[in-house]
Amino acid sequence: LGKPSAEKRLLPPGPRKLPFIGNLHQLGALPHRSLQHLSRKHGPLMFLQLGSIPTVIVSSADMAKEIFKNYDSVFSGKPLLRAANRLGYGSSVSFAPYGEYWREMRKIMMLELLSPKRVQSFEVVRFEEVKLLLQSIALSPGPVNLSELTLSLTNNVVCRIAFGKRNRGGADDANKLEKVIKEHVDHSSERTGAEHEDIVDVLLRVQKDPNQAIAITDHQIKGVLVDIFVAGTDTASATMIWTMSELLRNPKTMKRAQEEVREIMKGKEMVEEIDLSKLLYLKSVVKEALRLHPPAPLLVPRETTEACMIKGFEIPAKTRVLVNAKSIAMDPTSWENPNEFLPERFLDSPIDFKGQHFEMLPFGVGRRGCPGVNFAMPLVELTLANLLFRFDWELPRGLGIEDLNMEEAIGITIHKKAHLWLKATPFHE
Ligand code: HEM
Repeated sequence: LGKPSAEKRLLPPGPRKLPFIGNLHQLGALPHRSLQHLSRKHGPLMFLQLGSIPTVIVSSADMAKEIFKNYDSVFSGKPLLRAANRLGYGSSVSFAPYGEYWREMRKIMMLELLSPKRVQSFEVVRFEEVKLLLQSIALSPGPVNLSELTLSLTNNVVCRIAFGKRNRGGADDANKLEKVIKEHVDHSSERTGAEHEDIVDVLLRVQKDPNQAIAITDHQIKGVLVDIFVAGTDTASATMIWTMSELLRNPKTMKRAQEEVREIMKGKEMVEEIDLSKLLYLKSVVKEALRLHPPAPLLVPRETTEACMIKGFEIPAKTRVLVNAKSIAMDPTSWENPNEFLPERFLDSPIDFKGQHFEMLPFGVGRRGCPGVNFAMPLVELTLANLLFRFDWELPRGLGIEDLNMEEAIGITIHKKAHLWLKATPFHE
């Protein structure tokens, strides 16, 4: 722990010596539970010397508001993380330093890849893939591994949207990515009109556009594809699994969510995206699951781009910053009964998860906040609505809800440690 000096340098109150609690170079090993405990003890802005890395932990809605309302750009830098750099071909948007490349790529993401129009154009992909999921559950002779099924659903959806085809083994293999790009170049004349474009088509079109501020290389295209896979598949399936797990632990909530969807969808075969706006209770259920189980509980690490003063404390340039979204969302000063799963709290509340309400930041905040929120949520909600509409769910082999293991696995995305196996009974009106 840095010693507080007379001129109020970094983050004084708290113990003088803290144990080394984690190595942030190991991206997957962020001990957010330990941090939650420490934040509770030492306040909303805590300084830790993690190995050689001076790190600030932000753990309250007020502190997050102060920082991201007034110093968003200062807190929008990214540390150079070797693992992330290698995974994203040195061209990942999530880990790009705050500068020209990030700005231009983010603009392309927002305007071309993840725009409302583009997301809408993939509605049929989401519908077809959810339908296949429901069929495979209905045909399964025994309990289903919902963790695996939802992960393969999100993989298939992202593969079809990105490459135009179902799962080809993800985006973790450089040769496969190169092959996909080459196939798209070779067959580009066969595709006509923006409505047939997948993400690779769009990136290749943007690459050729002389009006773009930067010339995108093939390497950078691969980096963006990896970003979309890494950021978009795990997180969405983790959200589905945490939501289903909480519903199983809370049978009254499960019943209310099922009654809502079954009442509204009476006589229909499947929930469609157009129906989602009517499922207000389900939306509250998903919000509550994101509050209690943000898939990225420490968001993605940031780094200050220059020195600044936050509430009287000087934070030097190049300080690592972790926003403890999990602690913030479970802070008793912002939330009543913060540990309980109570979707009703959102029914009459304006609080949303898009980064405007600092009490809850599962998609992050500010200019580095998640650009994929409107891409992820229709799939998450459509899947959950159909699972609840079409099946009754229980733990297999006579297990009771007290047997449901809610332990978290360690990783940059927090999954449930034990896969969620469930017995599904088709619902007939
Ligand atoms: C439930 C699903 C998702 C969750 C919970 C989630 C969460 C997050 C979080 C917490 C961050 C860091 C934000 C910050 O530091 O303030 C982030 C960044 C990012 N997310 Fe997501 N995400 C999800 C889905 C997606 C999807 C579907 C995509 C793309 C298709 C995506 C693309 C990205 C990108 C590119 C960044 C980096 C943005 C930047 O640095 O400018 N995410 N996401």
